[in-house]
Amino acid sequence: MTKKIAVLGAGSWGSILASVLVENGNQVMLWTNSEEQAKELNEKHTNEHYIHDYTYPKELITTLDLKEAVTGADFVLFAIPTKVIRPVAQQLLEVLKELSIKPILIHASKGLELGTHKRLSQVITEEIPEEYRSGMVVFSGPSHAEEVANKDITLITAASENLDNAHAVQKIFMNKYLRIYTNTDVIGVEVGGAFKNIIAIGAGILHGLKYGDDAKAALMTRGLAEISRLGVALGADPSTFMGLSGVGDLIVTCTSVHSRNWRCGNQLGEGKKLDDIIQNMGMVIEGINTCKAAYELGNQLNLTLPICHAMYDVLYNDANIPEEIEKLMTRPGKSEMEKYDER
Ligand SMILES: NC(=O)C1=CN([C@@H]2O[C@H](COP(=O)(O)OP(=O)(O)OC[C@H]3O[C@@H](n4cnc5c(N)ncnc54)[C@H](O)[C@@H]3O)[C@@H](O)[C@H]2O)C=CC1
Ligand SMILES: O=C(CO)COP(=O)(O)O
Repeated sequence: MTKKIAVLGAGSWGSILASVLVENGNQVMLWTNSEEQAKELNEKHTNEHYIHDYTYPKELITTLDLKEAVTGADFVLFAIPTKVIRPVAQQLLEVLKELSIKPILIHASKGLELGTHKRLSQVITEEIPEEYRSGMVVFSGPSHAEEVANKDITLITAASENLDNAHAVQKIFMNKYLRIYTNTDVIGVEVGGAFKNIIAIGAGILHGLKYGDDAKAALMTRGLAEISRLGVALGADPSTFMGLSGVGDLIVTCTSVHSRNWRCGNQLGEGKKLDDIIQNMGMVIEGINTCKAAYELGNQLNLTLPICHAMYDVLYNDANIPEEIEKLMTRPGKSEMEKYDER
C-alpha cells in the first residue's frame, strides 16, 4: 500500500532516501530550507551540490513549507545534521499539533547532541511527546548516498524498541539493492553510528600521513573497543557493535573516499587547517562535534577512550598529530580482552 512520507532535509542523504522511497512506490514530499535547492529539485530534478550527475524522479516534490510536506504523512524522516535536530523537531511539533496527525518518526542522522550528549532519538522524543507520534525508529548502517544513488548493494538497520515500527520502516525501504534489518537495541545502533565518525576522521589522518594498512586496521579495531565501551556504559547490547551499525559502518566510513569524515581526516593528515577543510567541504562533517560530545560524556562516565581523547586534542586543541599517535602507542601495555567498563 502506498505510504505518505515526509523527508526533512534535502542534502545528500535526505534527497537520495526520498528518491528511493519514490521509486518504491510511496508518495514523498521532501522539505528543504533553501529556496534555490527547492527550485533546482522541482524544475531540473537535480541536486548538483550534493549528488553529481543524478536525476531525481519527477514524482518527487520538494517544498519549503513544512506543513505542506507533513500533511497526511504516515512517516516523517529526519535526515538533517545533528545540530539542527532539536530546532527542527520543535518546528515539526507545532505542525503535528496543527494537523492532528501521529506519524511514525524516523531519523537517519548520526551524532550526539552537543552540550546534552544525548542520542538523537532522545532529542526528538523529548521534543515530540508520545501523543504526537506513533513510534520512533533509527535508520543507520554502512551507507553512502553516492552508492545508494547508483543502486549499489547497501544494508541498513532499522532500530526501534517497538519491533512493529521497525518492520514498518523495513517495508517502505526494502528493494533489490537496499536491504533492511531490524534491531531493538536503539542505544547500540545510535552510539555505533555516531562514534564511528570520530574514528573515520582518525583513519583519514593515517591515510594522509601515509601510514599502512596495519595502522588502519589497528585504529578501526581499537576504535570499535571504544565504541563498545561507551555504548555498553549507556545500556547498549555489546553484540550490536558486531552488526551493520557497528563494525559495518565503521569499516565503510574508515575506508570510503565518499566519507566526509574520512576526507576531513585525510586533509588534516596532509597538513591542511581544520577551518579551511570545513569551509571547503560544503557538507556536514558530523565527527567533529560528536568527538566533543563523546569526549565530555566519556569523562562524565569515567571511561577510558584514548583514541577519542587524542582526536579531541587534534580537533579542539590543535595538538601535534605525530605526538598524539606516539602518546597512543606508548600507553602502558594492556590486555586486549579488557572489560567493557575498563576505567
Ligand atoms: N550522506 C550520507 O551518505 C549519509 C549521511 N548520514 C547522516 O545524515 C545526516 C545528514 O547528512 P547529509 O545529508 O549527508 O548532510 P548534507 O551536508 O549533505 O546536507 C544537510 C542538509 O540539511 C539541510 N539543513 C541544515 N539545517 C537545516 C534546517 N535547520 N532546516 C532544514 N534543513 C536544514 C541543509 O540545507 C542540507 O541540505 C547526518 O547526520 C549524516 O551523518 C547517514 C548516512 C549516510
Ligand atoms: O554515515 C555514513 C556512512 O555510513 C556517511 O559518512 P560521512 O558522513 O563521513 O560521509
